[in-house]
Amino acid sequence: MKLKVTAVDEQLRVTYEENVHFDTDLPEFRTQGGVYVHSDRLTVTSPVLMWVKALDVILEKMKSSGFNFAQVKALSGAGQQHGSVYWKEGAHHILKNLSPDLPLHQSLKACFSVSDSPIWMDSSTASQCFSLEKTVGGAQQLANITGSRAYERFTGNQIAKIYSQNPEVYIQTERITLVSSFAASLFLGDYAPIDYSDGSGMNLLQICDKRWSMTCLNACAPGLEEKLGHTVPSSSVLGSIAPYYIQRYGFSPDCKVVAFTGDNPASLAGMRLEEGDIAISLGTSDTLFLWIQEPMPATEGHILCNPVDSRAYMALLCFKNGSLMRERIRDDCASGSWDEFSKALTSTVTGNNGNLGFYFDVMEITPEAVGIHRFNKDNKKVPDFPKEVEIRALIEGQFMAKRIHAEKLGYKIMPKTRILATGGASHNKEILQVLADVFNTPVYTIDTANSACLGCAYRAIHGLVAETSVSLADVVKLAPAPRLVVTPAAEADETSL
Ligand SMILES: Nc1ncnc2c1ncn2[C@@H]1O[C@H](COP(=O)(O)OP(=O)(O)O)[C@@H](O)[C@H]1O
Ligand SMILES: O=C(CO)[C@@H](O)[C@H](O)COP(=O)(O)O
Repeated sequence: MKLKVTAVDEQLRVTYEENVHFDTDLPEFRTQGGVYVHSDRLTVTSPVLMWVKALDVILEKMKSSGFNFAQVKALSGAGQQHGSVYWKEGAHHILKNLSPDLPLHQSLKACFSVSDSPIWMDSSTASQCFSLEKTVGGAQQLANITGSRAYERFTGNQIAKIYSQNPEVYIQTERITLVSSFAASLFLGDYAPIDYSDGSGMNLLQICDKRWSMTCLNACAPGLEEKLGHTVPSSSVLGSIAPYYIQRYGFSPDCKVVAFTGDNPASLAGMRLEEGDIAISLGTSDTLFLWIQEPMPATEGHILCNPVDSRAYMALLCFKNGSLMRERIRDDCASGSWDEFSKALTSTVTGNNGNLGFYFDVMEITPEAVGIHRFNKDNKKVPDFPKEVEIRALIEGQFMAKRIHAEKLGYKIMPKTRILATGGASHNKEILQVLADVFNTPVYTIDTANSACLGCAYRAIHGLVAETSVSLADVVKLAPAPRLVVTPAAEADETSL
C-alpha cells in the first residue's frame, strides 16, 4: 500500500510520478501492507498519522527532485473507499492555522480522536449491519436507499461501532471524514466535504437525491449529520490550496483543490469510461465498473453516484474467484500452461454445446456461494467434464455471471458499448474472445497501472471547467485511446449463452 502522486501537463502527458511505500518508507508505524490486522482477525485499521506523514514525505521528495509546484493549476486525489478519519474537538482551528515551519504530522499529532482509522478490509461490524438493515426494513430496502445492502466495511456501520463501543470518543469528535475527504482537508487547510461518489460507500447517502438519509444516520449514531457536513458533486472546486503549501513548497495561491473521491470512482475516470462502457479488471480477483444511467440497486454489488457525471451512476461488482480459480483449472486441465488453456478455448465452440459450470473454490462474494457446479445440455448436474469442456465452461460461466449481475443492477448493453479489460488475464486474447462473445461487444485493453492516480489528475483538470458543462471525456480526448483486441464472433449473437 502506497501514497502516490502523478502530474500531467496540458497535453495530458505524465510528467512526474512518485510514491511513498507505507511499510518500508515509514517503518516506525510497523504496518504490514499499510494496515494492522487486530487479534480478532476481523478488525483492520491504519494509523491516521502515518497517512499524514506520508504526505509530508512525498512533498519533501518532490521538493528535493526539483518539482515545480508553482505550475500546478489544480489538484485532486483519491483514497481507498469506506475508511474513516475522526477529528477531535479543536482540530479545525489547528488545521486552519498550519505553521509552514513544521511538517504536517507534527502540527496535527493531537488532532484525531481515533488514532487507528477503520479501513475497507475491516469486517467487525456484523451486528451494526444487522441492526441498520432491520431499521430500514431489510437489505433490499437499504440498497434501494443507499445503493448497497449493509456491508461491514461501509462507513456508517463503522461509525455505529465506534459510537456503541466508545461513546465518549464519538462525542469528542467534531468531524468525521472519509479517507478521501480527509486528504482533501489537508490540502485545503479546512474540513473538505464528502463527494457524492465516495459518499455512496457509506450506507448513509440517498443515492437518488444525494442527501443524507436521516433514518440511516439516526440508526448509526446521534448528531451524525453535523459531524459529516454536507456533500458535493465529485467535480466541485472546493477552494484554493492552503497558505501552508504556498509558503512551504511554493504552490501558486491560484492552485485549486478539486473534490477528492474513492479509488474505484477515480479509476473509472482514469480509464475514461463513458456511458454504456464496462471496465473489467481480471486480476487476482475480478472487478467490474459499469457506467449506469438507470440504476436498480440489488443485494449483490454496489451502486455509487458517478464521479464524472452527477446525473449518472456507476456500479461496482467484485468476484473473488478470478485468476486463482482460472489458474487452478489451468493446472488441472492444461498442464499449468496458459498456451494449452488458450488452445482449449479455440478448439471448443461458443456456448460449449450447452455445458455450463460455476466454479467457486473459495466462498464467492457475488453471489455468496461456494463449490463447483457443472450442468450438461439437459440441465442435469454432472460430476465432471472433459478437460477442454471444463476450461470453456469455467470462462463462459465466469463471464456470464458478470453479465447477469451487471444487468441485475440496471446495466444495458448499448450499440456503442466497449469493454475495457485490464489485469493479468487481459493479456490472454482467447479469454478476451470469450468475453466479447458473452457480452456481444468489442473488447479493448487499456494500460491502467495507476489508473486511480491518473484519474485524479484528469479530474483536477476537469474540475476547472466542469461548471461550464464540459464533460470529462472532452477534457481527456487527447489521452491515448484504448486498443481494440477482439470483436464478437458472428455466431455468438445467435448462441443462447
Ligand atoms: N496469459 C495469461 N492468461 C490468463 N491469466 C493470466 C495470464 N498471465 C497472467 N495471468 C493471471 O493474472 C493474474 C495477476 O493479475 P494482476 O492484474 O497482475 O493481479 P493483481 O490483482 O495482483 O494486480 C495472475 O493470478 C495470473 O493467473
Ligand atoms: O472496498 C473496496 C471497494 O468497495 C476496495 O476496492 C477499496 O476501495 C480499497 O481498494 P484497494 O486498496 O484494493 O485499491
